[in-house]
Amino acid sequence: MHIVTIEEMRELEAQAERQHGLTSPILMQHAGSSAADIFMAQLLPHHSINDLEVLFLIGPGNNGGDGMVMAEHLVKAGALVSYYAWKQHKLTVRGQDIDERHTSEELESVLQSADYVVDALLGTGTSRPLSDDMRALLERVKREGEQRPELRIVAIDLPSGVNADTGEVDPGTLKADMTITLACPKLGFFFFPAREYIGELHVGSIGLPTDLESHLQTEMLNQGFCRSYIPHRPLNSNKGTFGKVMLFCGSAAYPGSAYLAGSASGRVGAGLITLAVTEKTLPIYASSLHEATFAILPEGPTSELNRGKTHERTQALSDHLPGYRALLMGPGLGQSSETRETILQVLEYLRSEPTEKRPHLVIDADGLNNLSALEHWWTFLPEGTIITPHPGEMSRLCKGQKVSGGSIDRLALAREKAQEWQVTLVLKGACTIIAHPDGRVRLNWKANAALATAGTGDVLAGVVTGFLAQGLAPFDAASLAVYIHSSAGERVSAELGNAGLLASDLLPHLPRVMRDIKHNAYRPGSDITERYEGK
Ligand SMILES: NC(=O)C1=CN([C@@H]2O[C@H](COP(=O)(O)OP(=O)(O)OC[C@H]3O[C@@H](n4cnc5c(N)ncnc54)[C@H](OP(=O)(O)O)[C@@H]3O)[C@@H](O)[C@H]2O)[C@@H](O)CC1
Ligand SMILES: [K+]
Repeated sequence: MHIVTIEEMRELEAQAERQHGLTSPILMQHAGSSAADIFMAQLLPHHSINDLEVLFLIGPGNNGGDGMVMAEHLVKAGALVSYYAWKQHKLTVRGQDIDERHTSEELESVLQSADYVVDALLGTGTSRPLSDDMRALLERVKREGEQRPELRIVAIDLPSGVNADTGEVDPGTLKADMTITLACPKLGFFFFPAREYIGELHVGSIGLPTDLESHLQTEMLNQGFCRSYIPHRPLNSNKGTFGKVMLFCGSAAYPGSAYLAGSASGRVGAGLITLAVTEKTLPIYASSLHEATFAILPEGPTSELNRGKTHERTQALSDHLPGYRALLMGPGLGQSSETRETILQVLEYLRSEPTEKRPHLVIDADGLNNLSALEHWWTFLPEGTIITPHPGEMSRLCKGQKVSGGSIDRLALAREKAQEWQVTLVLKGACTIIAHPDGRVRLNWKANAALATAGTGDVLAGVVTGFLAQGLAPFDAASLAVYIHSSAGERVSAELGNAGLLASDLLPHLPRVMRDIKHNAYRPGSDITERYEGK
């Protein structure tokens, strides 16, 4: 599903009219009807539409128009609908216009008995900060919601006051429990602070022919996408069918990362996991990851005098690599000069091999930290490399440039750097960004504070590597991995809440999420990520 800026949305609407005769009123009929359908589909089973009290806040533009169409549909379905036209200060309660002199007290009374308030004040046409009286109206609804937590807020297209391009939010904006956005999710939703105001995200249809969207470069990860990329498992298969993964990760001080990454690769279906270890670290892994095989490397050099040992290590590792489809390098390796030397030698080996004969490469964590110490580090990478930095690692890769945790700046940065460095870039964070070297970008809607804990990055790196081993192209392997990983996180949080998750908790959920997505049985906790195209 594509994600749009305000300008792109306007262009889509203009094209719909030019090429297909879909005028604004026609689109609005679709929008309001689709929003009503989604709203009714989401009512809890004990909430019948009959006698449900819904107050619509109607703005002066097309967003208000969408609200009016939606309201008509709810009236027909049996809801008790009132609407307040903000600009005209006009209140209509269940079909009756209220005398201007009684508007305030009647509005107060309608609000106090409402089950739902629908925010159809402003959409993508917001051109200035919210006016004081609009803020006062929204503030009143907010206070009512604080007193009556059962009151639900539904935003049409976006919560009024959210900047759909940047994710900035007006101080008067009301947090929605559910946003029914129209045609396409808006770019600003994926960044903070807006992300916190959207609630459950649903995407309604305005009847645009999908071919109009084909030029758009930003996509949202969703189930439909993932279903089409989950590797097929033919009956007539063996472990070679699903690819071999080599992990050059972990050290005596950081053994957990190789365990987590290796297990994750296996849990998403890779055929064989091999850990590159030394005699010293072998016992740690042999006792924790029984299914893995091992490539035993010589210990690294202990001083400048026996530096030649680095070459021996690299040689031992590269001797093992033929036949492996994916290599993960970095997590837990540490940052000694010897490790850096080995990493560079492995990169040199990979660059010297024809693409079809060498494993695809994922670099994470200390792999990136070691590289970032070098000038023009990206020139050492083989073609098709995936890198998976968190904001701190990204900042080091960009030579200290500040990388924000969740603001819109990080999108432009990810896009620019994936092109400059010619890598598939997974910039982790709440709403992870996956950028292709050709300028395309995919964004993950799922943001989960429970995943902000040690080791979850190792699991993600292992999942990416596991999908690469199964033959997915780098951009698709990375995208699928981000979605599956965050969905597993969503499942764990459904049970544990948003704190206390351990990275290893994710592992058994990875195959379950894949199974359910494949069979269309996965129910995300916080959104319906397919566009609703009507019944
Ligand atoms: N076009 C289409 O075909 C389709 C559009 N669709 C729907 O329309 C929405 C976009 O519609 P839109 O462009 O009419 O803008 P919208 O957000 O309703 O508001 C504009 C009005 O608000 C006013 N205003 C602005 N800022 C203000 C402020 N701070 N405080 C107070 N007032 C403010 C502004 O006034 P002005 O700046 O002109 O003085 C103008 O009167 C979009 O989000 C979607 O819901 C879809 O259903 C599909 C078809
Ligand atoms: K709105």
